[in-house]
Amino acid sequence: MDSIVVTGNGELAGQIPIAGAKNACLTLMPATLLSDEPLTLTNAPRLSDIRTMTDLLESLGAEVSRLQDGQVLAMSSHDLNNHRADYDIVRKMRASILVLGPMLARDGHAVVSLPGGCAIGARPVDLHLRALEALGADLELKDGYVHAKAPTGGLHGGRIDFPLVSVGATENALMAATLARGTTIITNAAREPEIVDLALCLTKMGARIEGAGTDTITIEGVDRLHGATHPVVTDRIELGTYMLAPAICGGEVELLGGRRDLVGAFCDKLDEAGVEVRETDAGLAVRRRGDHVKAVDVTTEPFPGFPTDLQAQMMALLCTADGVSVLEEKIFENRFMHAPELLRMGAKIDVHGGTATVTGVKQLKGAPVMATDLRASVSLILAGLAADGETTVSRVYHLDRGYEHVVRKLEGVGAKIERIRNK
Ligand SMILES: CC(=O)N[C@H]1[C@@H](OP(=O)(O)OP(=O)(O)OC[C@H]2O[C@@H](n3ccc(=O)[nH]c3=O)[C@H](O)[C@@H]2O)O[C@H](CO)[C@@H](O)[C@@H]1O
Ligand SMILES: C=C(OP(=O)(O)O)C(=O)O
Repeated sequence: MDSIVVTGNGELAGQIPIAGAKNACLTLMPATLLSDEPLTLTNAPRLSDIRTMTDLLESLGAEVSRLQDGQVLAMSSHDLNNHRADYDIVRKMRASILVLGPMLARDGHAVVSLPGGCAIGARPVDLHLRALEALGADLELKDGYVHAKAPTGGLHGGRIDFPLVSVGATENALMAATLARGTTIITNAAREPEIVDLALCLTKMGARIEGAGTDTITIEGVDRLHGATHPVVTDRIELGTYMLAPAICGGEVELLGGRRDLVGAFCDKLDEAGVEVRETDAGLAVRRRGDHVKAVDVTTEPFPGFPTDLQAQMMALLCTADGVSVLEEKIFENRFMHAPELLRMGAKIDVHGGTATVTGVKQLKGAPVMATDLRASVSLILAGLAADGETTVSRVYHLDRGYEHVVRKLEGVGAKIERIRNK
């Protein structure tokens, strides 16, 4: 298994280009299943999760080609010859459940493996299933699979009142409702930029959607959707991650393609901690105001709140802040696995349930550490950039799910970082 070696190398300077969003691309790709005409996505990130979604779509009979060095995905679901998403692929990535709504809406039947739990929490899919039931789907759980059928004549519009905000369930419901007969109203919908991006793409395909980006989305079902070309929105989590690099090391880095509206709550916390974020013609420029950041308290929330997907990286920053910070993780029940690894680097962190108390130290020290999930991995790289000596992060396959060219991007701003390829 490959590892990444990072050596603290002082201040950073330069530019980092930000890719298209993994989490938007993972919901835009299944949208191809809603139409028998081609869907083309530009600005697609080159990540192992996108490969997994490609494998899944191809296993269903869709054609997926990568053009222009993988940045363009041309997809066609003209001949879907299989409506069964197998455990072997679904278990690799939870977003696989997003093929359920589209297949069911278009062809009236689908069998999709349940994804199971993962390192950051149990992550059930009950809300996805309840939403599809509200549109008339008949669902049966058998042998670890969801067996779904639409009534004769297809899904019908309905009212979906989510008891808690779920990004994935909102996406599945939104896609399914585009082809349901009549009106669907989704309340307590997720408001993430990835939902807005999905709605934009579906609208280009002929869907009738109002309210995406607010907590109430209304969809008028149409008979069919057609092809479209759509650019994937900027990855706000990759953006936030690299914004933390100059915050933790000093110097100034410009994030090309960065948009403040994608990371508003995160920018507010950086400002409170003493990190300046400036809008430029090409994106966002970030620099730390003093030699150290100040401690701040952070609570993760659905958008527009502070994202859970930036909590681990923010913790890495706060490990060297002046004072005591309290981080509350409100989205996932087990998302502090980076804390014991940061302790190995000399950090002071106490975790009690969903709360981590971080007492800043003057200097982190390099150490061998292990990545346990995607965002935990990158938090260890950030900590390594600021540490004294060498940090070796093992199990970096987690990182490949969500960060393209991480070594090249960080080297480009002066970091000392190397990938060791183990056979
Ligand atoms: C591919 C993708 O886009 N992943 C993102 C998506 O995950 P994902 O869509 O899986 O996350 P959700 O928003 O659904 O999860 C939010 C909370 O709801 C719970 N829940 C969810 C569905 C359900 O049926 N029942 C239920 O109880 C989850 O366990 C979690 O505690 O949003 C998360 C929250 O911003 C991000 O961390 C992930 O990076
Ligand atoms: C948790 C994440 O992804 P997923 O939902 O695909 O596990 C993430 O992107 O941080």
